[in-house]
Amino acid sequence: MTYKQRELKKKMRKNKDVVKRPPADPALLTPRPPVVTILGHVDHGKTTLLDNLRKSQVAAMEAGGITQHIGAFLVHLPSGEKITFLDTPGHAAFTAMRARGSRITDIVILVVAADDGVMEQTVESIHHAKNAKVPIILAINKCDKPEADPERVKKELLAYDVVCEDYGGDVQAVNISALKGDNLMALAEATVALAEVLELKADFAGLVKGVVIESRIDKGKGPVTTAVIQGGTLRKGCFLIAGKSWAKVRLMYDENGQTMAVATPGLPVEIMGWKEIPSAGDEILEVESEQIARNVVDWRNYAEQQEKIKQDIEVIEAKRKKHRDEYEKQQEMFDGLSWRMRKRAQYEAGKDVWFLRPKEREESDRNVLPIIVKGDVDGSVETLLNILDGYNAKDECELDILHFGIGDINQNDINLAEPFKGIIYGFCVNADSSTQKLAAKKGIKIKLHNIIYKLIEDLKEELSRRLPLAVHELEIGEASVLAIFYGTVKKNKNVPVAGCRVQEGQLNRKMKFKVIRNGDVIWKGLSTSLKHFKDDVQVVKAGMECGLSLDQYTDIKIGDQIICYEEKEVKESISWDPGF
Ligand SMILES: Nc1nc2c(ncn2[C@@H]2O[C@H](COP(=O)(O)OP(=O)(O)OP(=O)(O)O)[C@@H](O)[C@H]2O)c(=O)[nH]1
Repeated sequence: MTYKQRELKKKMRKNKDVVKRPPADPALLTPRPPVVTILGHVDHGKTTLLDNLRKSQVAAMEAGGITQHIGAFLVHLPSGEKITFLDTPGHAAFTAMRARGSRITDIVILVVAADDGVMEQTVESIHHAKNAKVPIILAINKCDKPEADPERVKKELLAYDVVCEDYGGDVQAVNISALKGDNLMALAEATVALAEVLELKADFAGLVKGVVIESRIDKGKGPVTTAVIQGGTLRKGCFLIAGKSWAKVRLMYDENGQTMAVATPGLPVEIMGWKEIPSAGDEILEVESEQIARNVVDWRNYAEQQEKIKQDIEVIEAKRKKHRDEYEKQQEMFDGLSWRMRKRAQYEAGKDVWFLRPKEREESDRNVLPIIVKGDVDGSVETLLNILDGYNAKDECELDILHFGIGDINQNDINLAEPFKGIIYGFCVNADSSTQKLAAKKGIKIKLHNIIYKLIEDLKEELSRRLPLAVHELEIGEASVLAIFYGTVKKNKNVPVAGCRVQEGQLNRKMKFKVIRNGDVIWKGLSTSLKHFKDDVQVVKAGMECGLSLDQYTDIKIGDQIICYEEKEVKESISWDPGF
């Protein structure tokens, strides 16, 4: 390990994430209900099937309760068995969960309409199930229709390696009518039978483990999630972690809005008590105390930020490399040319960023931006300094790095910056309140950033701010000289007065003027008088004639063009392009 790596390691925070428990002793496992997802082609009856299964429960309970959609619900069979159905819209939820590595579904019920047969999304559903290694039960739906042909469905499925029992395979097929509710109990029994074969078991003791199925903000309850418990027994008061949120479980509900005292593996449960809403697919883990929960969330936020910084640095490094490669390629092209030719070629290539804009400046108005750079780790300071190494606009404003280092910004940094009126840049570091106060008192700017390119943007802005304002000429009128005559202007006798016609815009006495002859500007300055006939006027508009005399300029000739213009000061931007 290099010195740098050792230093970096020292500065990394200790990992405080939850450590997952090892799998429990198989002897301690207890059977649990299966978790089922219904998949199938559009309009083949998934929603109708789920609705009917759910309704069967309300009737069975005779509770008259309103079943709400919470993302999952439980079906109780007369035999006492239970099945958990996920009812978040099929494929999307299934793939989202899988993408996040949560394997929650034990069994897929594949719905195929008997009057339509195997369709595109039927095949897609088969692939999803097979990829996830989840066994299938076939529900041949719409069997109430006269044109229903369940045998055709089974035959078509052979082509996709879904072999029903009648054909010598192990896929159970049940003919149903989701609409009429026919044979739904047989479907449920087939599910329970498969669950028995799969020997679905879990450890009911120990810390809770589960998966977020859905989450939402409820007006009354705040952030709530529907979860399926996979291990342990959830009780009020448990501390849970999911994603970057934690909860002290306040209340638990089932899909009928009834409070639950405990939730055991395989059961869906709505959990109240989250500080923020976790995302669907997030793994839920129980921890022993609120302090541990807070530490874990804190750590996960920190780890995520570190990962973002790492990615940022990678992106920036890649962009800088590309930039440099392009520059080197361009330089190769210019090899063998004299500097004049090279400069010209560079101008033509429009790449004015790699050489300095010639700007003549007095030594006295040397532009300098003194800075101090502080970063959280060696790597980030090094990256920043590498970028600053490429600073190539020092003719416009010099960049003076007074000091750089690792760690929070402190009073020493302020004291160091003060005599230079420097700016202190911090990357992923802080400045405590006394440092901030001292900086404010001494008029030193502290700039804290967590994203490198934002810090560089900020620096570019500060550099640009130090550039003198550029003067832009805004043309407001144009006139041509038709005659020259002589008169008295402001007590001076025999002053040449240009008799002009205004062709465009207007001439304004208070603005500036320039004289153009044969395409060249031969004079610039102010006017001493502007007359329309005998009257002194402020403005003469297009189409009108006027007499104009210019301050200290006597060489005006017929045919000259007069331009009246306004000078505007505009802010300039530094020409440095760090390459990202
Ligand atoms: N005759 C008959 N019609 C059914 C049956 N099951 C569903 N339908 C009808 O088929 C249509 C589509 O049913 P849905 O349950 O919405 O189908 P789905 O698969 O959920 O459709 P998507 O949500 O669009 O993917 C509806 O008009 C249902 O009434 C059935 O068993 N028999």
